[in-house]
Amino acid sequence: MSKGSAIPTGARPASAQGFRHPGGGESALESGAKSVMKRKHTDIKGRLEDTEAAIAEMREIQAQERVETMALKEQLEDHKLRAYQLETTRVTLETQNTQAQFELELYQKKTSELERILGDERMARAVERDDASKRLRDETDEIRRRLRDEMDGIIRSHREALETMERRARNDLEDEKSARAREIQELKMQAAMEKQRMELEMDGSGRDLRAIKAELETTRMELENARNELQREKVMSASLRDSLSEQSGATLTLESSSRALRARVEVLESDGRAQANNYAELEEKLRQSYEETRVAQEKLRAEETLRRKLHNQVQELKGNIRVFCRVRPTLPSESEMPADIRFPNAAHNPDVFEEISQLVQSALDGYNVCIFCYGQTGSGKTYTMSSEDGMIPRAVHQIYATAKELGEKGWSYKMEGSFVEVYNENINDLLGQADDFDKKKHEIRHDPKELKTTITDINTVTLDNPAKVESILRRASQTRSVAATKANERSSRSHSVFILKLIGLNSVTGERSEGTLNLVDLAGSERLSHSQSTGERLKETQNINRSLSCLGDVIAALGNGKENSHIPYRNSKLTYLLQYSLGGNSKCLMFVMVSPMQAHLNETLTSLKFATKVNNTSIGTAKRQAKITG
Ligand SMILES: Nc1ncnc2c1ncn2[C@@H]1O[C@H](COP(=O)(O)OP(=O)(O)OP(=O)(O)O)[C@@H](O)[C@H]1O
Repeated sequence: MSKGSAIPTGARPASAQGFRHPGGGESALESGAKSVMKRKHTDIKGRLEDTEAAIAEMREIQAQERVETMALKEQLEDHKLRAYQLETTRVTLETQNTQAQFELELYQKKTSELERILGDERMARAVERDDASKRLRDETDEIRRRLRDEMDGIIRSHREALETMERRARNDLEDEKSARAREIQELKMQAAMEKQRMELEMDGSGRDLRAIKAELETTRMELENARNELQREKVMSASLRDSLSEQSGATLTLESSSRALRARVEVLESDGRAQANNYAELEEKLRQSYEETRVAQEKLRAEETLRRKLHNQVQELKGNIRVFCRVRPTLPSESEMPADIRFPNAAHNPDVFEEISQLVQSALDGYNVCIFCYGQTGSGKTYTMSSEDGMIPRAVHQIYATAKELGEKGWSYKMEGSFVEVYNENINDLLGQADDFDKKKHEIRHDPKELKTTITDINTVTLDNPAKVESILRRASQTRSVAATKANERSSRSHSVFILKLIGLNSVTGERSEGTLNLVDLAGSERLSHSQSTGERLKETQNINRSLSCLGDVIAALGNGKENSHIPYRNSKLTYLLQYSLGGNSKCLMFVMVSPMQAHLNETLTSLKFATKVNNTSIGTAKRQAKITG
């Protein structure tokens, strides 16, 4: 393809058509000539003066025009500079957009990672805390129970031992006391008897008295020993009491270890509280991440709005109607020589699509877009539009991918496709039944308020997955080939229009956009001689010629640029159908397809002339069909 190799001729400046007075009147030359003519032949001086005056006027006009040309050139330079600046801004914004998207993804990843860690951590801590508290409770209970049992056992055994010892000591003491009392009683009795006897004998012998005293002394000493024994028993009882108090000390130690355990429980509980604080911190971080994500999303949405505006400005600066020329390669079946014209190398469909992808984006942004393929039969129109990797499937796939990306910015899209042909000024539904062709009447209805066009009784397919477009193209081609058996080769004798309606709604901003993408494969443009055709064939020929020249007329009338001037949309079905997709509210691109063959040279020249006519047209600024709903 020769990208942008359309031939711009440019409007022929008024100045080139003869020098005229700015007000319109006759030219300086003409008026000069007339004054010269009025002079007598002999008035050579007068005639010379008139001629010089006319020449001076011409020079003045030329100087004015030079100034105007300079001003126009400066304007052109300004526009170019503005386009370059906008393109730079668009690239910067796209970079920022990508950066913001990347950051958003990063935040989302971080957020989900933090959420996951927090969840895991929470679960692990909860399990750990539960386990620890349960273990601690069990341990404390067990220790308490064991200590209580031990203490009870010790106290019981000590009490028993003490009681036994006391009882034994008391008994021993009692026995001892009564034994000693008995002994003392006996000794007292013996002493009394002895005293009696000694008193009796005292008179007799002083020696016997001393002996009795010594015996008394012995008895008193034995009494003293018994008292000492009693004292020892008391000491023993005291030592028993000491051991009892020792046991109480052990009990106290156990109680203090119980207190230490309780303190550990408290430490664990305060650990739990610290963990709860950590959770709160993590939750705060999570909340901050959410907030950052929300801010990033808002920024992204604002940038998307700006991107739409700038994208449209760039498209407008490129021109709302553009023409590209595509030269198909020589086919293996073609044995003739190719024409002796040097065309650039044939482009492939992906390269061609690159040229229109920006306009597909405009349709998503809410503008009406028309893409035509014009050219003689066999020049590659259907190949460009409907082949497996042609513009229709590529446009639908791009729309899907972009709509998905726009989903992040709050946009959701509904896509509806229909496919019709215009044959002999009749509309046929390519997604309907071939039997209905040329019988069923389909009417075109316009809604001037909403600027919407509908066709009655046609099938519309909701394109809810990108694969559907292939089945639509297959169905249309089958329907056409069934219909073709009844008439001539249908595809070259009719125009086909693939209509894709794109309705977008932004759930966040409430913005709504509605754009239509029309992909038109025109009937073969070869000059058909009326003289050689008769009957049906003649009618077909007339209709094709008329509708193609009508398309050219509509574009030329639009290019006239006069407000409210008549545009002959109604002169053909095709232009009537595309009324709202041509003109001020739309963007238009025309591929002019040409064959490289020598035999097709005349047709190629005719096609290139048509391309020139369209290329010299400029359509007014497009208005986006977008509105805010409640
Ligand atoms: N760029 C290209 N590369 C390879 N083959 C091509 C190319 N363009 C066209 N062809 C081949 O040329 C032949 C004619 O092309 P196509 O049917 O698209 O022409 P057309 O203009 O649509 O004709 P018609 O008006 O009859 O529908 C086809 O076999 C097609 O595969």
